[in-house]
Amino acid sequence: MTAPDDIADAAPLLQLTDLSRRLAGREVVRGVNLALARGEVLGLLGVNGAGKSTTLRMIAGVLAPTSGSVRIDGDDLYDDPSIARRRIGYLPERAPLHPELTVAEYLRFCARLRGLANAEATTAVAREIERCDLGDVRRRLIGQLSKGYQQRVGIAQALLHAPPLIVLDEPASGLDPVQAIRMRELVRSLRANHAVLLSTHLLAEAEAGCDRIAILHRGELRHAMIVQPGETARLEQLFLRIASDVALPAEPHA
Ligand SMILES: Nc1ncnc2c1ncn2[C@@H]1O[C@H](COP(=O)(O)OP(=O)(O)OP(=O)(O)O)[C@@H](O)[C@H]1O
Repeated sequence: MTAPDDIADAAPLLQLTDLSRRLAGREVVRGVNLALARGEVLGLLGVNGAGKSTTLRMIAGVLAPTSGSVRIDGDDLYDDPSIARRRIGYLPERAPLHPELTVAEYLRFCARLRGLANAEATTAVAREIERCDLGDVRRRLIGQLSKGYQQRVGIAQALLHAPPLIVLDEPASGLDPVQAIRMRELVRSLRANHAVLLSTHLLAEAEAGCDRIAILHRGELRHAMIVQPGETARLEQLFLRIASDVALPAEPHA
């Protein structure tokens, strides 16, 4: 079953309609409908292989859907792929970092690649170093940084061109608990100026850091809900039932 989405406001920033993708002869994402509003952090939750990365890659414009559409501010991404570059900041599952560059060199390189002129690039790099708390490591080689700092560099590169939509594939993956908490704070701080869509297979991470959770299983969106404090136990039961393919009771989708 695919969950219709009726929470986002009348003009969502991101609108997925019947989004599907076949890979190696198998439909790994099927008929996903989802909307995301400005100022919202939505967590796409699912077990390994559920289709999270494939969905995010389609939203980021690096993988074309087999059918369905991705609309950003009403414009179809695949009618005009340059929309993706301008309006989306994307942290892939494996961030394309250059270990031999310093943090500042790498961010400047990314800013120039996005088409920012010299002075704009300088301003954007300084802004994101500050926002992502990278000041202490700006002259360090990326290859020598901890995983937590490397993920922050990955987020900083996604923000350089000030896109309205930020797409983060497993931003907390491999982080220790302190780094994970700092990452959550950083993601939540992005809500002031961006909509954020992130994937995770960690339920606690999704619950603590997101306004809304959508559960993906076997390529289908099974449930979307607003996160309420103190609902961990209910959420765990729901997730377990979905992961074991047990039929769900009727419940309004959030
Ligand atoms: N290039 C590909 N060719 C064939 N099958 C693929 C390809 N990429 C992904 N798949 C398959 O598609 C399904 C969904 O993969 P995807 O990476 O989107 O899942 P995921 O939810 O992100 O998983 P994980 O949490 O492990 O990253 C999996 O069964 C995967 O094996």
